[in-house]
Amino acid sequence: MCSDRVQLPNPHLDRVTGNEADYLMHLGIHRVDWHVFKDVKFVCVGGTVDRMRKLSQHLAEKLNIQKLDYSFENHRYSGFKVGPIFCVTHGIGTPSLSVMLHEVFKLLYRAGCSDVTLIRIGTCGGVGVRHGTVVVSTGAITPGFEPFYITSSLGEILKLPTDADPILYQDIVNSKSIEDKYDVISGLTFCTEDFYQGQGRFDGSFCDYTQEERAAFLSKLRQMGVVNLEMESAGVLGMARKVGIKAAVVCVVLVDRMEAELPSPDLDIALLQEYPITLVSRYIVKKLSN
Ligand SMILES: O=P(O)(O)O[C@H]1O[C@H](CO)[C@@H](O)[C@H]1O
Ligand SMILES: O=c1cc[nH]c(=O)[nH]1
Repeated sequence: MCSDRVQLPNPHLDRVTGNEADYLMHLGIHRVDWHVFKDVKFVCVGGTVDRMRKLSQHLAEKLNIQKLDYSFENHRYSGFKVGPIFCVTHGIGTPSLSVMLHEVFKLLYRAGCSDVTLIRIGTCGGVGVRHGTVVVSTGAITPGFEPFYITSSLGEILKLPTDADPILYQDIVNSKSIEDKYDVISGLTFCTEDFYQGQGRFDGSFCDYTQEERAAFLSKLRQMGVVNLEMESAGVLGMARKVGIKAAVVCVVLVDRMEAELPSPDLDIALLQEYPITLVSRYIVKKLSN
């Protein structure tokens, strides 16, 4: 057996039988289709179906692939497989992400995949970082200001470390071309469970802090080396690390949170979302051609 074949740290998995073993409930993928995924080398995830569809189309063009191997759009998640790349949506936040990732990791394991890399391609708020900048995370910090993905097991808090693979994130940063119209930086990401109070916004349905407290929060993040805010990085990095898969998080900044709450209405958000798509696709195409 290949040494980096996907192995899962769950001693119970191989004795599970019946529907639990045969059906990936939220992806809607049955055992008969698992073999289609055996060549997967990259799993790319992101919040929206539109972004994941565009990514798969961009990769198909770059790899000269005429047709998707597999796709689904169900009431929970959507996925598109193009050659050795599987692009899947995760919705908003780590609870939604984690359900999808458990099932994708099981799919990779059941299909017998090896050498798999997971990359989140997302949007984020900047902390002193301008809109349009692409941020490659060096790790994730969560509420409590610690570098852990905080989840639970049997009602107890479970903390999974969230540092990113340094070779992987540096390789992605180095994939920038001089023709790109955007900057690429690396730094820590603050991953929240909420878009409003969790990220220090004043425009949620309730708010318990003053302007001074909010400013102190953002400067504290900045002093810790945090350059952006989003809602899934810790889950991506923590869960991937737990199952021994390399992972990276690459997000484009929509708004500098030191300056505003929401992106400017005249900003072309669709265009900005193409930036991490082109950067990560270039990295993937290069890796696949090695
Ligand atoms: O654009 P996506 O990938 O969804 O990422 C960001 O956008 C959502 C909030 O608007 C959160 O999911 C956050 O992490
Ligand atoms: O400010 C932002 C922008 C996108 N996603 C977030 O989570 N926060």
